[in-house]
Amino acid sequence: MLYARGGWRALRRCASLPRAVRLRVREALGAREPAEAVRVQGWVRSVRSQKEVLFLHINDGSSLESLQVVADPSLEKRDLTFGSAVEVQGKLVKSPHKMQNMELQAETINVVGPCDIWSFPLKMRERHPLEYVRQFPHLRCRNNTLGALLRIRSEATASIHSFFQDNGYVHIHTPIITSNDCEGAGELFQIEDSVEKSHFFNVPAFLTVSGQLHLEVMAGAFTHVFTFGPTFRAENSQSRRHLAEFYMVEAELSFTESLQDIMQVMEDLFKTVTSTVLSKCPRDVELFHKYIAPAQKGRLEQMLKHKFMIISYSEAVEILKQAPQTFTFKPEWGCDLQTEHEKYLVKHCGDVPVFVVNYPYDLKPFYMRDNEDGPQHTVAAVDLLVPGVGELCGGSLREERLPFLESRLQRLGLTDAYQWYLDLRKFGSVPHGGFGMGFERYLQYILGVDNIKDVIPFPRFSHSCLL
Ligand SMILES: NC(=O)C[C@H](N)C(=O)O
Repeated sequence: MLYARGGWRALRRCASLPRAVRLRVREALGAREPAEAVRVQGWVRSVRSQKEVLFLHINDGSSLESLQVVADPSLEKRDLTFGSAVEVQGKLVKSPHKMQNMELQAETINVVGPCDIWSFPLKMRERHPLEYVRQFPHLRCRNNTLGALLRIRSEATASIHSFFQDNGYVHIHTPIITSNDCEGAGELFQIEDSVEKSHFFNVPAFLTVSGQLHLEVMAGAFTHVFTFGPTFRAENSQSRRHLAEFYMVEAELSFTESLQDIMQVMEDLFKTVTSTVLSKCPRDVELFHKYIAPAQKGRLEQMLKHKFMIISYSEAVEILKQAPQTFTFKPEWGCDLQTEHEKYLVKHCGDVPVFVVNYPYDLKPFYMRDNEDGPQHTVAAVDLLVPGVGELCGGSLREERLPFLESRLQRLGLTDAYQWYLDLRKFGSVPHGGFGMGFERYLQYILGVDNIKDVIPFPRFSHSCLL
């Protein structure tokens, strides 16, 4: 028997076979010319057996489209089913079908790993709802929608890194384990070690809520820095916008005196990454805009052409007060904007991204720069609100003036904990600022995905840590 047990490794070692060129599905589909002796590996997305011909579609994650394989029915075998892993060798030829360029005429089909279709939770040619596949975090990546999402996520990640590197930023690996609560909101996961059964070997340590303070350290040497990694918030929320572990893109810029500069970087980052995703993953994005969020179709392209709007927090409160609808939380100057408020503001502004600037001093964390205005005392903070999601980015100018920072920390009883942070203001302090963008919320917005749990490979949220 030509294809012995042992799968494709054994197959490779078999000297009697002609050397076939291994192609990814994406390469095979995009090939310009027919080719003899081609080898493609992947998972079967569909099998259809006719009297004269056997049709397979195989997918290896390299593209949304699967490669059509045509074979003689004699090549059919019992374990060649939907979901099985296969290696097909044969000729790559022009396809007679309009829908695809190339197809593979199989000479041999080897089932590398069979799949028990009766217990396999995914079914052939079914468009499973996102809520259904969420139950199977170990298998849902084999589903078209999650496959498309994860390719988009990968492109967006690469594009974020390129954006910053191309603009002269230094990438910093900020720590996951930290002793600070940057946001001061107390939403921390405390670390315990299993050796001393104490906190982190008897010192307080937490999972990071933000890399900002570490980036500020680095901005004091490298001028422009960024980080992009996991952050953690112990929010006991099951909402469609919150995760206990999420990825955040953060940047910090030294020698920056205006919030406008920070907003410009946020907007440039957003637009650059979005146009890259649209041009590099058109079919994957189309899937979302066709089946998941039809209203989103064409909207992103429109949004990319226009400058984001800017309103102040005080204007926002006035808009809310004059709204014809009633809110569960009555809008008042000095109160945080609630999700319902953010939604209304975005709608009011024409369903486009909106920057809200200059928030009340008492609402915001210690590090934000005092605007020294009055009587409504504000800080130089900005949030970017987007349709369907609400707050996507948050940023601010940081308080670089030692006396201001000292008195604020003192009032909050944080002087001892932040001696090192005060040092940064003593040794070559410069005006600076930065921002953070929630990566999952970004994906939710551009793809129109309702639930944040469907835009991350392995969601962690309150009372759930599958796998
Ligand atoms: N780097 C940032 O400005 C993000 C901010 N610290 C936040 O967590 O929202």
